[in-house]
Amino acid sequence: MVLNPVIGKLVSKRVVLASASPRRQEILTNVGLRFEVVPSWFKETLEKSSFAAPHEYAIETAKQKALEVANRMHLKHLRTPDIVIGADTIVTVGKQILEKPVDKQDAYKMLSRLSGKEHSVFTGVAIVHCSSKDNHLETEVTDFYEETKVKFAELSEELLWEYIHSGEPMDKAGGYGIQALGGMLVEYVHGDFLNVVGFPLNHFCKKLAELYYPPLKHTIQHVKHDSIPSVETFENLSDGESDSSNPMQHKSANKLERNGVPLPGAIHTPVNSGSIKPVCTVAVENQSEVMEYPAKFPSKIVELMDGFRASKALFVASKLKVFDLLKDKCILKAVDVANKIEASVCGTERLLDACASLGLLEKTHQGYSNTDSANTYLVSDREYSLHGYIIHCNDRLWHLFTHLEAAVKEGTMQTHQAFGKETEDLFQDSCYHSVEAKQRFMTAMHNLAKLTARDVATAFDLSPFRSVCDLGGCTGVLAHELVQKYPILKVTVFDLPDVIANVSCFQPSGQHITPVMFTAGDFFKDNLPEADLYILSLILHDLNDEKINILLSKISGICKPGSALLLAEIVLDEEKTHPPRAVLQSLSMTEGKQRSGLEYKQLLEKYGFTNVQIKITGNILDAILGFKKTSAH
Ligand SMILES: Cc1cn([C@@H]2O[C@H](COP(=O)(O)OP(=O)(O)OP(=O)(O)O)[C@@H](O)[C@H]2O)c(=O)[nH]c1=O
Repeated sequence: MVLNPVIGKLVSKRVVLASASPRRQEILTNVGLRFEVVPSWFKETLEKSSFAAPHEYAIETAKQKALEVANRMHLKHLRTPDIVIGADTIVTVGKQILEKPVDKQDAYKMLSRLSGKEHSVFTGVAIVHCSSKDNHLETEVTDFYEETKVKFAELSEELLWEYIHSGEPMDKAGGYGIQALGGMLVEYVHGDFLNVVGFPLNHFCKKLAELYYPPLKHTIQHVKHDSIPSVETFENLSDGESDSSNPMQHKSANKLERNGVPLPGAIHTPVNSGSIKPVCTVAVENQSEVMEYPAKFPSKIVELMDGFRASKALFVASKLKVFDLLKDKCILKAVDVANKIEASVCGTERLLDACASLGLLEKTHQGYSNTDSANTYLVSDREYSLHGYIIHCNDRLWHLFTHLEAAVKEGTMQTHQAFGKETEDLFQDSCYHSVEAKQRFMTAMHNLAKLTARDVATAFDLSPFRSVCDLGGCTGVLAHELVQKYPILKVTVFDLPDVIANVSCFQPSGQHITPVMFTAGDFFKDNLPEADLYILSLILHDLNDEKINILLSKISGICKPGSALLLAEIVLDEEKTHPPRAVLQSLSMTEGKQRSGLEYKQLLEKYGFTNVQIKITGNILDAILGFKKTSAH
């Protein structure tokens, strides 16, 4: 997949989407981009007649939206993002530019203008790279636009008003949403569909590729030490694809090294007092034997080589509670952090710098502080804290993965080698060996579930169901999400007695919380509570075929026709190479396995579930729903 590395280029950067449009957020989230949303305050009031073409208006508006956010973030919070993305979508018909309707009458005018005709949708996009020099914001703007042609069918008055009364047109350029009800008005689309929805993803990725992988302009030449025409500069040794985090820096960077690795062909001549010039030198071995540097610098591979260091830096900083110390805008110098965590100053400083380089901490002359992301996800007592899970990664998974070679050779989980215990004991012993560890593991699972529950609960229309049983539902996060979305649902969480005994401290409080029931039991051995929808979230991938057979036969046996089973798992693509998170999890060699969409479908069908639907949510967990066959099947 060519586009992934391009999006991956932005992983370590603070990316801000300067847009309130939920569609733009969704499009970019769906491809794995991590970003903050800071809607722009720029009013879309540029004088349209001053632009030679409509796309110029859209580009300029997008640019102003992004620059307003970049400036505001820089000035108000003294936090400069690396990249701000702005966009503006307009519809043009004839010479007229249509933006969002101001009221229903306006929507009516727009839609009747579009009825039966072809129109153009332009989205202008601005990618603003920011840097801060002496507290002064420097920006470099890259912009582009995309045009898509859309033809509407003839719209009757009745249809028009029905559509307007649906409320859909009001926050959309041209007064329609092609991705929803508005799709029914459309006869054809020529061009990028997502451009109409609000963000031209394909063109955006191409732009990023241009910015981050500029074509090689020069060949790198072999060095031979004895025939050296000296050169003054390495400027002409353009590496074509520096991994500099900012393409602005890319232009002026001296190209002696890339990611700290000397470029092939670059040698450092020692400064020698008697020599003619202390210059860096390059030589051509033989003009006819000029060797081309490989087209792309292996940045992905270098990133992977360093990946374990980055993970461990995060784990250790979490374990030492660095992010707790720096929470809520607290700024501390390395020496103060070192004192508090009782560590060496030099070691602490290196750790803090590593965290800053990974985008987890902010470093200024005053000291170190948490980034927004660290405040939300790394401080241990935050609602969505991943702290517990990170400690689990450090204390358990890390050890397991140090035995990966043996795991691959033997095809078995290396629990015994890593912990001196057998697989069967892992859950009990590794996760629940002490009250504290039990609490931490449950907190970790609870907080992870909070990140995924909403997308699972809303993946399908579950309104036909009246009772739900979440098997292995732990602290009931998904259960609560379900009763919030469907208040009449009677939801039961069924889990091991050890788990149920500890769920009370995880329950939400408040008058309007619909209760969830908790029942203790073992789903392999005990009778299951009655329900017309059963849920298995993150269960099947850990079970071997025999256990799956016991569990699914049991569920299938008590499901009445029309009842259903909802699975929440990561769904692999059919090649089983994506998403990497699931593929890498497989390396633990648990007795279970990750499955593709087709495999989940076949599995459910094998146990009498039909009409299987799969929803890739864009979140960590996807959802699979199958209905128990009616007797007619
Ligand atoms: C044609 C069409 C447009 N849209 C939405 O129309 C808004 C355009 O307005 P904007 O001014 O570009 O953006 P905004 O919503 O005001 O957000 P902001 O970026 O903050 O200005 C964006 O939302 C788009 O998705 C759809 O959702 N579907 C469609 O078929």
